[in-house]
Amino acid sequence: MTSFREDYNNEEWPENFINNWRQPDIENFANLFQLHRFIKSLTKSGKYLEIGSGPSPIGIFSASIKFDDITLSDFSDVNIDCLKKWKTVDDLDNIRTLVQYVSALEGRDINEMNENALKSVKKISQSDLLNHQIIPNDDSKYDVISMNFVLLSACKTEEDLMKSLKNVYNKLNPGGVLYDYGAVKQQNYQVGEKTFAHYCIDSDKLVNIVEEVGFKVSSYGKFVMSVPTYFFIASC
Ligand SMILES: C[S@@+](CC[C@H](N)C(=O)[O-])C[C@H]1O[C@@H](n2cnc3c(N)ncnc32)[C@H](O)[C@@H]1O
Repeated sequence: MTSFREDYNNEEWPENFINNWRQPDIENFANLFQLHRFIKSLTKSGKYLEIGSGPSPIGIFSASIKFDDITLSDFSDVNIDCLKKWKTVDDLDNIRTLVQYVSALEGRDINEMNENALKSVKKISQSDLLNHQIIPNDDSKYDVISMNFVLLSACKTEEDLMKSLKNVYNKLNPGGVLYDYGAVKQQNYQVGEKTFAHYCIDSDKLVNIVEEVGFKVSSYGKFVMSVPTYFFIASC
């Protein structure tokens, strides 16, 4: 059976994900390189939210250089526990090679960058893209929201996709920016022995839906790696 939503709460998921998926490979380096470019291009600062951070803070090291008010979030409690462990124990665990890559991109010492990230992350919270508030009981709005390999993992239908994007739109301040990166044309993806659901869509169609929701897409790219991959930057 294909796993979805609650299955991200499986105790073994974080370790399986880091060991089998978030490895120092071309796909992950490409993701971190685009994130670095995105953050460098930003002229705004303010409140930054990452949705679906997963079990590690790898998605926010570049952001933490410009933003000192970052919220990490995820649907799964076991991932939240891993993020809190990083924040309290200061353990980069087995993402060190990926962090080293980001520190080289940013021209920073890895320990200095980690210390900076630890200071910049002000909140770690549960989130659900499919919930209208995204973060339960939190009405605050953000200036930048980023998602890496999350949007299409959280959706099973086009209706879910529209709903998620509308929720993100409403969570941004006017003029706020969304950065989204992921794989396309995939019906599922593998983490260890488990197969997780992934909404199958072409990136051109995805970008059309993003604009239908009300975003203005300012930058859009697609790459062919082991799977077709895209990123877009869009504002409210
Ligand atoms: C492929 S992982 C990506 C993790 C992380 N962004 C990374 O790149 O290392 C997908 C993540 O999305 C989270 N997720 C799934 N459904 C979600 C939802 N409805 N709202 C928020 N996060 C969700 C999962 O718990 C998981 O951590």
